[in-house]
Amino acid sequence: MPLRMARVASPSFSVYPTLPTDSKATPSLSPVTFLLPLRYGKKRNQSSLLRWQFIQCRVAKVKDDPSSSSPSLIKEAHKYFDHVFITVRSGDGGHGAVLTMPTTQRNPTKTLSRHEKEAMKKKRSPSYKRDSDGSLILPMGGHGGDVAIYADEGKDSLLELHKKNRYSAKRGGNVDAMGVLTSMLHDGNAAPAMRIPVPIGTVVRRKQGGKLLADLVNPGDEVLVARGGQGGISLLEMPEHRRKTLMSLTTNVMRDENDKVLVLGQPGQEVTLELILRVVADVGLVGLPNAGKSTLLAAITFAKPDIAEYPFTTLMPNLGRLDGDPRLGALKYSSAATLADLPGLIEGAHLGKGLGRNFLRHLRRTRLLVHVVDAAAENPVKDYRTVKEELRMYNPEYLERPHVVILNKIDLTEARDRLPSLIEEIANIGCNEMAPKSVESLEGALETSNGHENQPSPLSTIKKEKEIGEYPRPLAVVGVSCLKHIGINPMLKEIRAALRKCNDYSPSMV
Ligand SMILES: Nc1nc2c(ncn2[C@@H]2O[C@H](COP(=O)(O)OP(=O)(O)OP(=O)(O)O)[C@@H](O)[C@H]2O)c(=O)[nH]1
Repeated sequence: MPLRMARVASPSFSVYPTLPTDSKATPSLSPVTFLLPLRYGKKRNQSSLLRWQFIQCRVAKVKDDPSSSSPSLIKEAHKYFDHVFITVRSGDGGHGAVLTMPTTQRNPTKTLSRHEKEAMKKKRSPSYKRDSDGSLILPMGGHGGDVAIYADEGKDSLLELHKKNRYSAKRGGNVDAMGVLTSMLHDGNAAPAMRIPVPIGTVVRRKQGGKLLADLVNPGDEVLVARGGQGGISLLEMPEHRRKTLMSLTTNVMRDENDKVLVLGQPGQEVTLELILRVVADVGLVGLPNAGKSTLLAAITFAKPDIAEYPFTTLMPNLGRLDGDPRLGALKYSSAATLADLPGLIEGAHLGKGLGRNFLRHLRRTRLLVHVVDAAAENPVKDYRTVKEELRMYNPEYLERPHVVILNKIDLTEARDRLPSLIEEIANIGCNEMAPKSVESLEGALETSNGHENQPSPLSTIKKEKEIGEYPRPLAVVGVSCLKHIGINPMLKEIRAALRKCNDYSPSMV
Protein backbone atom coordinates (compact mmCIF):
# COMPACT_ATOMS: atom_id res chain seq x y z
CA MET A 1 0.00 0.00 0.00
CA PRO A 2 1.59 3.33 -0.96
CA LEU A 3 1.81 5.53 2.13
CA ARG A 4 2.64 9.10 2.82
CA MET A 5 4.06 10.59 5.94
CA ALA A 6 1.77 12.74 8.01
CA ARG A 7 3.26 16.01 9.20
CA VAL A 8 4.85 15.92 12.63
CA ALA A 9 3.31 18.61 14.75
CA SER A 10 6.40 20.13 16.39
CA PRO A 11 8.53 22.37 14.14
CA SER A 12 11.67 21.55 16.11
CA PHE A 13 11.72 18.00 14.76
CA SER A 14 12.99 16.99 11.40
CA VAL A 15 12.06 13.54 10.24
CA TYR A 16 14.64 11.80 8.06
CA PRO A 17 13.15 8.57 6.73
CA THR A 18 10.23 9.71 4.63
CA LEU A 19 7.72 7.19 3.48
CA PRO A 20 6.62 7.01 -0.15
CA THR A 21 4.25 9.83 -0.91
CA ASP A 22 1.39 9.88 -3.28
CA SER A 23 -0.58 12.88 -4.41
CA LYS A 24 -3.80 10.86 -4.62
CA ALA A 25 -3.63 9.91 -0.95
CA THR A 26 -6.29 11.17 1.37
CA PRO A 27 -5.86 11.53 5.12
CA SER A 28 -7.81 8.75 6.73
CA LEU A 29 -7.56 5.63 8.82
CA SER A 30 -6.50 5.11 12.36
CA PRO A 31 -3.18 6.35 13.77
CA VAL A 32 -0.14 4.09 13.36
CA THR A 33 3.00 4.20 15.48
CA PHE A 34 6.39 4.39 13.75
CA LEU A 35 9.84 4.20 15.30
CA LEU A 36 11.65 7.09 13.64
CA PRO A 37 15.10 8.65 14.06
CA LEU A 38 14.57 12.31 14.97
CA ARG A 39 17.09 15.12 15.23
CA TYR A 40 16.94 17.92 17.67
CA GLY A 41 18.57 21.22 16.75
CA LYS A 42 20.07 22.35 13.42
CA LYS A 43 23.37 20.40 13.25
CA ARG A 44 22.56 17.31 11.30
CA ASN A 45 25.99 15.70 11.47
CA GLN A 46 26.20 15.59 15.23
CA SER A 47 25.20 12.09 16.17
CA SER A 48 24.65 13.11 19.77
CA LEU A 49 21.50 14.92 18.64
CA LEU A 50 19.98 11.86 17.03
CA ARG A 51 17.22 10.19 19.02
CA TRP A 52 14.99 7.30 18.10
CA GLN A 53 11.47 8.06 19.05
CA PHE A 54 8.02 6.52 18.69
CA ILE A 55 5.77 8.85 16.74
CA GLN A 56 2.14 8.36 16.07
CA CYS A 57 1.25 9.15 12.49
CA ARG A 58 -1.78 8.89 10.35
CA VAL A 59 -1.27 6.96 7.22
CA ALA A 60 -3.37 7.59 4.23
CA LYS A 61 -4.64 4.97 1.91
CA VAL A 62 -4.44 5.72 -1.80
CA LYS A 63 -7.86 6.24 -3.33
CA ASP A 64 -8.99 3.58 -5.74
CA ASP A 65 -7.89 4.39 -9.25
CA PRO A 66 -11.13 5.39 -10.99
CA SER A 67 -9.86 4.03 -14.29
CA SER A 68 -9.69 0.51 -12.89
CA SER A 69 -12.91 -1.48 -13.17
CA SER A 70 -15.12 -1.75 -10.14
CA PRO A 71 -14.91 -5.09 -8.32
CA SER A 72 -18.61 -5.79 -8.80
CA LEU A 73 -18.21 -5.33 -12.54
CA ILE A 74 -15.48 -7.95 -12.63
CA LYS A 75 -17.22 -10.35 -10.26
CA GLU A 76 -20.67 -10.13 -11.75
CA ALA A 77 -19.89 -9.44 -15.38
CA HIS A 78 -22.85 -11.59 -16.43
CA LYS A 79 -25.21 -8.97 -14.99
CA TYR A 80 -23.71 -6.16 -17.00
CA PHE A 81 -22.34 -7.53 -20.24
CA ASP A 82 -25.48 -7.00 -22.29
CA HIS A 83 -27.02 -3.82 -20.92
CA VAL A 84 -25.68 -0.34 -20.31
CA PHE A 85 -26.69 3.31 -20.21
CA ILE A 86 -24.27 5.81 -21.71
CA THR A 87 -24.39 9.55 -22.15
CA VAL A 88 -23.00 11.06 -25.30
CA ARG A 89 -22.43 14.69 -26.21
CA SER A 90 -21.67 15.94 -29.67
CA GLY A 91 -19.21 18.79 -30.08
CA ASP A 92 -20.22 22.46 -30.14
CA GLY A 93 -19.78 24.32 -33.40
CA GLY A 94 -16.73 26.58 -33.67
CA HIS A 95 -17.26 30.35 -33.60
CA GLY A 96 -17.29 32.57 -36.65
CA ALA A 97 -15.80 36.08 -36.45
CA VAL A 98 -16.87 39.69 -36.76
CA LEU A 99 -14.61 41.12 -39.43
CA THR A 100 -13.89 44.54 -40.84
CA MET A 101 -12.80 45.34 -44.39
CA PRO A 102 -9.12 46.33 -44.57
CA THR A 103 -8.62 50.11 -44.86
CA THR A 104 -7.27 51.24 -48.23
CA GLN A 105 -4.49 53.78 -48.29
CA ARG A 106 -5.04 56.77 -50.53
CA ASN A 107 -1.64 57.21 -52.13
CA PRO A 108 -1.08 59.79 -54.82
CA THR A 109 -0.67 57.66 -57.90
CA LYS A 110 -0.47 60.44 -60.39
CA THR A 111 3.32 60.24 -60.69
CA LEU A 112 3.35 56.43 -61.22
CA SER A 113 3.65 54.80 -64.61
CA ARG A 114 0.76 52.78 -66.03
CA HIS A 115 2.58 49.52 -65.21
CA GLU A 116 3.16 50.53 -61.62
CA LYS A 117 -0.44 51.69 -61.25
CA GLU A 118 -1.74 48.28 -62.36
CA ALA A 119 0.59 46.43 -60.01
CA MET A 120 -0.54 48.69 -57.18
CA LYS A 121 -4.21 48.07 -57.99
CA LYS A 122 -3.65 44.30 -57.95
CA LYS A 123 -1.94 44.56 -54.59
CA ARG A 124 -4.75 46.63 -53.11
CA SER A 125 -7.61 44.39 -54.16
CA PRO A 126 -6.89 40.97 -52.63
CA SER A 127 -8.69 37.99 -54.17
CA TYR A 128 -11.42 37.22 -51.62
CA LYS A 129 -13.38 34.02 -52.04
CA ARG A 130 -16.61 34.80 -53.84
CA ASP A 131 -19.88 33.06 -54.52
CA SER A 132 -21.24 32.48 -58.04
CA ASP A 133 -23.18 35.75 -57.69
CA GLY A 134 -19.99 37.61 -56.84
CA SER A 135 -20.74 38.08 -53.15
CA LEU A 136 -17.97 37.54 -50.62
CA ILE A 137 -17.75 34.14 -48.94
CA LEU A 138 -16.95 34.70 -45.31
CA PRO A 139 -15.32 31.96 -43.25
CA MET A 140 -17.41 29.76 -40.95
CA GLY A 141 -16.68 28.10 -37.64
CA GLY A 142 -15.97 24.36 -37.87
CA HIS A 143 -18.77 21.83 -37.41
CA GLY A 144 -18.81 20.15 -33.98
CA GLY A 145 -18.01 16.43 -33.90
CA ASP A 146 -20.96 14.03 -34.37
CA VAL A 147 -21.33 10.95 -32.18
CA ALA A 148 -22.12 7.66 -33.86
CA ILE A 149 -22.43 4.08 -32.63
CA TYR A 150 -21.41 1.21 -34.91
CA ALA A 151 -21.42 -2.59 -34.85
CA ASP A 152 -17.90 -3.95 -34.56
CA GLU A 153 -17.15 -7.64 -35.08
CA GLY A 154 -14.27 -7.38 -32.63
CA LYS A 155 -16.54 -6.61 -29.66
CA ASP A 156 -18.44 -9.28 -27.82
CA SER A 157 -19.94 -7.47 -24.85
CA LEU A 158 -20.95 -4.05 -23.51
CA LEU A 159 -18.78 -4.41 -20.39
CA GLU A 160 -16.25 -1.82 -21.55
CA LEU A 161 -18.96 0.81 -21.72
CA HIS A 162 -19.62 0.39 -18.00
CA LYS A 163 -16.08 1.55 -17.25
CA LYS A 164 -16.50 4.69 -19.30
CA ASN A 165 -20.09 5.72 -19.80
CA ARG A 166 -19.72 9.34 -20.88
CA TYR A 167 -18.48 10.26 -24.34
CA SER A 168 -17.94 13.75 -25.70
CA ALA A 169 -16.94 14.63 -29.23
CA LYS A 170 -14.61 17.58 -29.87
CA ARG A 171 -15.85 21.07 -30.69
CA GLY A 172 -15.33 22.61 -34.09
CA GLY A 173 -12.43 25.06 -34.62
CA ASN A 174 -13.01 28.81 -34.46
CA VAL A 175 -12.35 31.10 -37.42
CA ASP A 176 -8.82 32.16 -36.71
CA ALA A 177 -9.27 35.85 -37.41
CA MET A 178 -7.53 38.99 -36.18
CA GLY A 179 -10.63 41.03 -36.95
CA VAL A 180 -9.79 42.03 -40.51
CA LEU A 181 -11.04 40.27 -43.61
CA THR A 182 -8.13 38.88 -45.60
CA SER A 183 -7.96 36.42 -48.46
CA MET A 184 -6.01 34.09 -46.16
CA LEU A 185 -8.93 33.43 -43.82
CA HIS A 186 -10.13 29.83 -43.64
CA ASP A 187 -13.14 28.06 -42.16
CA GLY A 188 -12.58 26.63 -38.69
CA ASN A 189 -11.64 22.94 -38.69
CA ALA A 190 -14.53 20.51 -38.50
CA ALA A 191 -14.13 18.19 -35.51
CA PRO A 192 -13.86 14.46 -36.27
CA ALA A 193 -16.88 12.29 -35.56
CA MET A 194 -16.64 10.14 -32.47
CA ARG A 195 -17.50 6.51 -33.31
CA ILE A 196 -18.27 4.16 -30.45
CA PRO A 197 -17.90 0.44 -31.22
CA VAL A 198 -20.47 -2.03 -29.84
CA PRO A 199 -21.02 -5.76 -30.46
CA ILE A 200 -23.11 -6.89 -33.40
CA GLY A 201 -26.73 -7.24 -32.29
CA THR A 202 -26.83 -4.12 -30.11
CA VAL A 203 -30.13 -2.31 -29.90
CA VAL A 204 -29.83 1.46 -29.36
CA ARG A 205 -32.64 3.32 -27.64
CA ARG A 206 -33.06 6.78 -26.18
CA LYS A 207 -33.35 6.56 -22.41
CA GLN A 208 -35.97 9.24 -22.36
CA GLY A 209 -39.11 7.88 -24.01
CA GLY A 210 -37.39 4.63 -25.00
CA LYS A 211 -37.48 5.50 -28.72
CA LEU A 212 -35.73 2.85 -30.79
CA LEU A 213 -32.88 4.47 -32.73
CA ALA A 214 -31.26 1.44 -34.32
CA ASP A 215 -30.78 -2.31 -34.24
CA LEU A 216 -27.20 -2.90 -35.33
CA VAL A 217 -27.40 -6.46 -36.64
CA ASN A 218 -24.80 -6.40 -39.41
CA PRO A 219 -21.08 -5.69 -39.07
CA GLY A 220 -20.44 -2.02 -39.82
CA ASP A 221 -24.06 -0.90 -39.21
CA GLU A 222 -23.89 2.62 -37.84
CA VAL A 223 -26.29 5.11 -36.31
CA LEU A 224 -25.78 8.82 -35.71
CA VAL A 225 -26.94 9.45 -32.15
CA ALA A 226 -25.94 13.10 -31.60
CA ARG A 227 -25.31 15.65 -34.34
CA GLY A 228 -22.48 18.13 -33.83
CA GLY A 229 -23.33 21.82 -33.51
CA GLN A 230 -23.30 23.98 -36.64
CA GLY A 231 -20.31 26.32 -36.89
CA GLY A 232 -20.99 30.08 -36.46
CA ILE A 233 -20.98 32.39 -39.48
CA SER A 234 -18.74 35.44 -39.86
CA LEU A 235 -20.08 38.96 -40.22
CA LEU A 236 -18.69 42.07 -41.76
CA GLU A 237 -18.80 45.06 -39.50
CA MET A 238 -18.81 48.42 -41.18
CA PRO A 239 -19.33 52.05 -40.46
CA GLU A 240 -22.71 53.44 -41.47
CA HIS A 241 -21.41 55.50 -44.38
CA ARG A 242 -19.78 52.49 -46.05
CA ARG A 243 -22.64 50.07 -45.58
CA LYS A 244 -24.19 50.73 -48.96
CA THR A 245 -20.98 49.94 -50.83
CA LEU A 246 -20.42 46.82 -48.80
CA MET A 247 -23.98 45.63 -49.26
CA SER A 248 -23.29 45.55 -52.96
CA LEU A 249 -20.16 43.48 -52.27
CA THR A 250 -21.66 40.66 -50.25
CA THR A 251 -24.99 39.22 -49.23
CA ASN A 252 -23.39 38.17 -45.95
CA VAL A 253 -23.28 41.72 -44.69
CA MET A 254 -25.67 41.71 -41.76
CA ARG A 255 -25.44 43.94 -38.83
CA ASP A 256 -28.59 43.15 -37.02
CA GLU A 257 -28.13 42.54 -33.28
CA ASN A 258 -30.02 39.25 -33.56
CA ASP A 259 -27.82 38.02 -36.35
CA LYS A 260 -24.76 38.42 -34.20
CA VAL A 261 -25.72 35.35 -32.23
CA LEU A 262 -25.05 33.28 -35.34
CA VAL A 263 -21.40 34.16 -35.00
CA LEU A 264 -21.25 31.78 -32.06
CA GLY A 265 -21.22 28.09 -32.91
CA GLN A 266 -24.37 26.14 -32.07
CA PRO A 267 -24.14 23.88 -29.02
CA GLY A 268 -23.87 20.10 -29.46
CA GLN A 269 -26.57 17.68 -28.33
CA GLU A 270 -26.45 15.60 -25.17
CA VAL A 271 -28.40 12.38 -25.05
CA THR A 272 -28.55 9.39 -22.72
CA LEU A 273 -28.86 6.06 -24.48
CA GLU A 274 -29.79 2.57 -23.43
CA LEU A 275 -27.80 -0.11 -25.21
CA ILE A 276 -29.08 -3.67 -25.11
CA LEU A 277 -27.16 -6.53 -26.65
CA ARG A 278 -29.17 -9.31 -28.25
CA VAL A 279 -26.81 -11.94 -29.52
CA VAL A 280 -27.15 -12.67 -33.22
CA ALA A 281 -27.45 -16.46 -33.59
CA ASP A 282 -29.53 -18.89 -35.61
CA VAL A 283 -29.68 -21.56 -32.94
CA GLY A 284 -30.09 -21.13 -29.19
CA LEU A 285 -28.98 -23.93 -26.83
CA VAL A 286 -31.16 -24.07 -23.72
CA GLY A 287 -31.37 -26.41 -20.78
CA LEU A 288 -30.81 -26.84 -17.06
CA PRO A 289 -27.33 -26.19 -15.65
CA ASN A 290 -24.91 -29.10 -16.22
CA ALA A 291 -27.03 -30.61 -19.00
CA GLY A 292 -24.03 -30.40 -21.33
CA LYS A 293 -24.82 -27.37 -23.52
CA SER A 294 -21.24 -26.10 -23.57
CA THR A 295 -19.94 -29.64 -24.20
CA LEU A 296 -22.30 -29.89 -27.18
CA LEU A 297 -21.14 -26.53 -28.56
CA ALA A 298 -17.50 -27.59 -28.21
CA ALA A 299 -18.24 -30.96 -29.88
CA ILE A 300 -19.71 -29.53 -33.07
CA THR A 301 -17.99 -26.13 -33.48
CA PHE A 302 -14.55 -24.64 -32.89
CA ALA A 303 -15.84 -22.69 -29.86
CA LYS A 304 -13.98 -23.25 -26.61
CA PRO A 305 -16.48 -22.58 -23.82
CA ASP A 306 -15.70 -23.28 -20.16
CA ILE A 307 -16.91 -26.75 -19.21
CA ALA A 308 -17.11 -27.95 -15.62
CA GLU A 309 -19.15 -30.25 -13.48
CA TYR A 310 -20.61 -27.47 -11.35
CA PRO A 311 -23.76 -25.60 -12.39
CA PHE A 312 -23.64 -22.14 -13.97
CA THR A 313 -20.23 -22.51 -15.55
CA THR A 314 -21.66 -20.54 -18.44
CA LEU A 315 -22.39 -16.98 -17.34
CA MET A 316 -22.57 -15.26 -20.70
CA PRO A 317 -23.61 -16.66 -24.08
CA ASN A 318 -20.85 -18.48 -25.98
CA LEU A 319 -21.03 -18.45 -29.74
CA GLY A 320 -19.93 -21.14 -32.19
CA ARG A 321 -20.18 -21.43 -35.95
CA LEU A 322 -21.53 -24.57 -37.56
CA ASP A 323 -20.37 -24.92 -41.15
CA GLY A 324 -22.74 -25.95 -43.89
CA ASP A 325 -22.87 -29.66 -44.76
CA PRO A 326 -20.91 -30.13 -48.03
CA ARG A 327 -22.95 -33.26 -48.85
CA LEU A 328 -26.00 -31.05 -49.28
CA GLY A 329 -24.58 -29.41 -52.42
CA ALA A 330 -26.54 -26.27 -53.23
CA LEU A 331 -28.36 -26.51 -49.89
CA LYS A 332 -25.04 -26.36 -48.05
CA TYR A 333 -25.41 -22.80 -46.90
CA SER A 334 -28.92 -23.22 -45.57
CA SER A 335 -27.47 -25.65 -43.03
CA ALA A 336 -24.69 -23.31 -41.83
CA ALA A 337 -25.55 -21.58 -38.56
CA THR A 338 -24.31 -19.66 -35.55
CA LEU A 339 -25.05 -21.35 -32.23
CA ALA A 340 -25.42 -19.56 -28.92
CA ASP A 341 -24.87 -21.52 -25.71
CA LEU A 342 -26.86 -19.76 -22.98
CA PRO A 343 -26.46 -19.97 -19.20
CA GLY A 344 -28.49 -22.72 -17.53
CA LEU A 345 -32.09 -22.05 -16.54
CA ILE A 346 -33.62 -23.40 -13.35
CA GLU A 347 -37.12 -23.61 -12.00
CA GLY A 348 -38.07 -20.19 -10.68
CA ALA A 349 -35.60 -18.37 -12.96
CA HIS A 350 -38.45 -15.99 -13.81
CA LEU A 351 -38.48 -15.05 -10.11
CA GLY A 352 -34.75 -14.34 -10.23
CA LYS A 353 -33.52 -17.78 -9.09
CA GLY A 354 -30.15 -18.97 -10.40
CA LEU A 355 -28.94 -16.41 -12.89
CA GLY A 356 -32.48 -15.22 -13.46
CA ARG A 357 -33.71 -15.18 -17.02
CA ASN A 358 -32.65 -11.85 -18.42
CA PHE A 359 -30.18 -13.63 -20.68
CA LEU A 360 -33.18 -15.18 -22.48
CA ARG A 361 -33.32 -12.00 -24.51
CA HIS A 362 -30.48 -13.58 -26.47
CA LEU A 363 -32.92 -16.11 -27.95
CA ARG A 364 -34.86 -13.31 -29.60
CA ARG A 365 -33.11 -13.56 -32.94
CA THR A 366 -32.75 -17.34 -33.06
CA ARG A 367 -34.91 -19.34 -35.44
CA LEU A 368 -34.30 -22.75 -33.90
CA LEU A 369 -34.03 -23.79 -30.25
CA VAL A 370 -32.03 -26.84 -29.20
CA HIS A 371 -33.06 -28.17 -25.79
CA VAL A 372 -30.22 -30.06 -24.14
CA VAL A 373 -31.49 -32.50 -21.51
CA ASP A 374 -29.37 -34.63 -19.18
CA ALA A 375 -30.81 -38.09 -19.89
CA ALA A 376 -29.04 -39.49 -16.83
CA ALA A 377 -30.77 -37.04 -14.48
CA GLU A 378 -33.47 -38.11 -12.03
CA ASN A 379 -36.39 -36.97 -14.16
CA PRO A 380 -35.35 -35.76 -17.65
CA VAL A 381 -38.95 -35.20 -18.80
CA LYS A 382 -39.64 -32.95 -15.84
CA ASP A 383 -36.38 -31.06 -16.57
CA TYR A 384 -37.47 -30.51 -20.17
CA ARG A 385 -40.87 -29.24 -19.03
CA THR A 386 -39.24 -26.94 -16.44
CA VAL A 387 -37.15 -25.25 -19.10
CA LYS A 388 -40.15 -24.90 -21.40
CA GLU A 389 -42.15 -23.38 -18.56
CA GLU A 390 -39.43 -20.80 -17.86
CA LEU A 391 -39.24 -19.95 -21.57
CA ARG A 392 -42.98 -19.51 -21.61
CA MET A 393 -42.89 -17.23 -18.59
CA TYR A 394 -40.33 -15.04 -20.36
CA ASN A 395 -41.91 -15.00 -23.79
CA PRO A 396 -44.50 -17.56 -24.91
CA GLU A 397 -43.50 -16.94 -28.50
CA TYR A 398 -40.32 -18.92 -27.79
CA LEU A 399 -42.44 -22.04 -27.43
CA GLU A 400 -43.89 -21.51 -30.90
CA ARG A 401 -40.44 -21.76 -32.42
CA PRO A 402 -39.23 -24.99 -34.00
CA HIS A 403 -37.07 -26.96 -31.61
CA VAL A 404 -35.01 -30.13 -31.36
CA VAL A 405 -34.43 -32.05 -28.12
CA ILE A 406 -31.00 -33.57 -27.45
CA LEU A 407 -30.94 -36.24 -24.76
CA ASN A 408 -27.34 -36.04 -23.62
CA LYS A 409 -25.02 -38.31 -21.61
CA ILE A 410 -26.18 -41.60 -23.16
CA ASP A 411 -22.73 -43.01 -22.43
CA LEU A 412 -24.02 -43.43 -18.86
CA THR A 413 -25.98 -46.64 -18.25
CA GLU A 414 -28.93 -44.99 -16.51
CA ALA A 415 -29.44 -42.82 -19.58
CA ARG A 416 -28.88 -45.52 -22.18
CA ASP A 417 -31.39 -47.93 -20.60
CA ARG A 418 -34.32 -45.55 -20.69
CA LEU A 419 -33.48 -43.75 -23.90
CA PRO A 420 -36.24 -45.26 -26.12
CA SER A 421 -39.00 -44.52 -23.59
CA LEU A 422 -37.63 -40.99 -23.00
CA ILE A 423 -37.56 -40.27 -26.74
CA GLU A 424 -41.16 -41.41 -27.10
CA GLU A 425 -42.42 -39.47 -24.12
CA ILE A 426 -40.73 -36.18 -25.07
CA ALA A 427 -41.60 -36.48 -28.76
CA ASN A 428 -45.27 -36.58 -27.80
CA ILE A 429 -45.29 -33.42 -25.68
CA GLY A 430 -47.03 -30.78 -27.75
CA CYS A 431 -49.13 -30.57 -30.85
CA ASN A 432 -48.30 -30.84 -34.53
CA GLU A 433 -49.23 -27.42 -35.82
CA MET A 434 -46.71 -24.56 -36.22
CA ALA A 435 -47.61 -21.06 -35.15
CA PRO A 436 -48.62 -18.77 -38.00
CA LYS A 437 -45.78 -16.46 -38.93
CA SER A 438 -48.00 -13.43 -38.60
CA VAL A 439 -48.34 -14.03 -34.86
CA GLU A 440 -44.56 -13.99 -34.43
CA SER A 441 -44.21 -10.82 -36.40
CA LEU A 442 -46.97 -9.21 -34.37
CA GLU A 443 -45.22 -10.24 -31.16
CA GLY A 444 -41.94 -8.79 -32.36
CA ALA A 445 -43.61 -5.56 -33.41
CA LEU A 446 -45.36 -5.17 -30.06
CA GLU A 447 -42.16 -5.67 -28.11
CA THR A 448 -40.21 -3.32 -30.30
CA SER A 449 -42.79 -0.62 -29.87
CA ASN A 450 -43.26 -0.84 -26.11
CA GLY A 451 -39.51 -0.80 -25.56
CA HIS A 452 -39.48 -2.95 -22.42
CA GLU A 453 -38.45 -6.36 -23.45
CA ASN A 454 -38.56 -7.95 -20.02
CA GLN A 455 -42.12 -6.85 -19.41
CA PRO A 456 -44.63 -9.24 -20.92
CA SER A 457 -46.32 -7.72 -23.93
CA PRO A 458 -50.14 -7.67 -24.06
CA LEU A 459 -49.97 -10.54 -26.54
CA SER A 460 -47.73 -12.54 -24.17
CA THR A 461 -50.27 -12.10 -21.40
CA ILE A 462 -53.00 -13.56 -23.58
CA LYS A 463 -50.80 -16.45 -24.67
CA LYS A 464 -49.72 -17.31 -21.12
CA GLU A 465 -52.96 -19.20 -20.64
CA LYS A 466 -51.87 -21.86 -23.16
CA GLU A 467 -50.63 -25.17 -21.71
CA ILE A 468 -47.17 -26.54 -22.59
CA GLY A 469 -48.88 -29.39 -24.46
CA GLU A 470 -50.62 -26.92 -26.75
CA TYR A 471 -47.38 -25.63 -28.26
CA PRO A 472 -45.66 -27.43 -31.17
CA ARG A 473 -43.90 -30.69 -30.35
CA PRO A 474 -40.16 -31.11 -31.08
CA LEU A 475 -39.08 -31.61 -34.67
CA ALA A 476 -36.75 -34.38 -33.50
CA VAL A 477 -35.56 -36.04 -30.29
CA VAL A 478 -32.05 -37.53 -30.43
CA GLY A 479 -29.83 -39.33 -27.93
CA VAL A 480 -26.13 -38.39 -27.86
CA SER A 481 -23.08 -38.29 -25.69
CA CYS A 482 -21.39 -34.99 -26.42
CA LEU A 483 -18.50 -35.91 -24.16
CA LYS A 484 -17.83 -39.33 -25.72
CA HIS A 485 -18.83 -38.24 -29.25
CA ILE A 486 -21.58 -40.84 -29.55
CA GLY A 487 -24.39 -40.06 -31.98
CA ILE A 488 -22.96 -36.66 -33.03
CA ASN A 489 -23.52 -37.15 -36.76
CA PRO A 490 -27.19 -38.21 -36.53
CA MET A 491 -27.71 -35.25 -34.19
CA LEU A 492 -26.09 -32.83 -36.67
CA LYS A 493 -28.28 -34.25 -39.41
CA GLU A 494 -31.41 -33.51 -37.38
CA ILE A 495 -30.24 -29.98 -36.48
CA ARG A 496 -29.50 -29.22 -40.13
CA ALA A 497 -32.80 -30.64 -41.29
CA ALA A 498 -34.56 -28.50 -38.68
CA LEU A 499 -32.62 -25.42 -39.83
CA ARG A 500 -33.73 -26.00 -43.38
CA LYS A 501 -37.33 -26.38 -42.22
CA CYS A 502 -37.01 -23.09 -40.33
CA ASN A 503 -35.81 -21.43 -43.53
CA ASP A 504 -38.93 -22.62 -45.36
CA TYR A 505 -41.16 -21.84 -42.46
CA SER A 506 -40.00 -18.40 -41.44
CA PRO A 507 -37.17 -17.01 -43.55
CA SER A 508 -37.33 -13.50 -42.09
CA MET A 509 -37.11 -14.42 -38.42
CA VAL A 510 -33.52 -13.28 -37.86
N1 LIG B 1 -20.85 -38.54 -18.92
C1 LIG B 1 -21.07 -37.44 -19.62
N2 LIG B 1 -20.82 -36.24 -19.09
C2 LIG B 1 -21.06 -35.15 -19.85
C3 LIG B 1 -21.54 -35.23 -21.16
N3 LIG B 1 -21.67 -33.98 -21.65
C4 LIG B 1 -21.28 -33.14 -20.67
N4 LIG B 1 -20.90 -33.84 -19.59
C5 LIG B 1 -20.41 -33.29 -18.32
O1 LIG B 1 -21.42 -32.52 -17.68
C6 LIG B 1 -20.85 -31.44 -16.97
C7 LIG B 1 -21.51 -30.16 -17.38
O2 LIG B 1 -21.23 -29.89 -18.73
P1 LIG B 1 -21.37 -28.43 -19.36
O3 LIG B 1 -21.16 -28.58 -20.84
O4 LIG B 1 -20.54 -27.46 -18.63
O5 LIG B 1 -22.89 -28.17 -19.03
P2 LIG B 1 -23.73 -26.83 -19.26
O6 LIG B 1 -25.11 -27.24 -19.60
O7 LIG B 1 -23.04 -25.94 -20.24
O8 LIG B 1 -23.68 -26.21 -17.81
P3 LIG B 1 -23.91 -24.68 -17.34
O9 LIG B 1 -22.72 -23.92 -17.82
O10 LIG B 1 -24.00 -24.79 -15.90
O11 LIG B 1 -25.18 -24.23 -17.96
C8 LIG B 1 -19.35 -31.47 -17.29
O12 LIG B 1 -18.68 -32.09 -16.23
C9 LIG B 1 -19.27 -32.33 -18.53
O13 LIG B 1 -18.04 -33.01 -18.65
C10 LIG B 1 -21.76 -36.54 -21.71
O14 LIG B 1 -22.16 -36.73 -22.85
N5 LIG B 1 -21.51 -37.59 -20.90
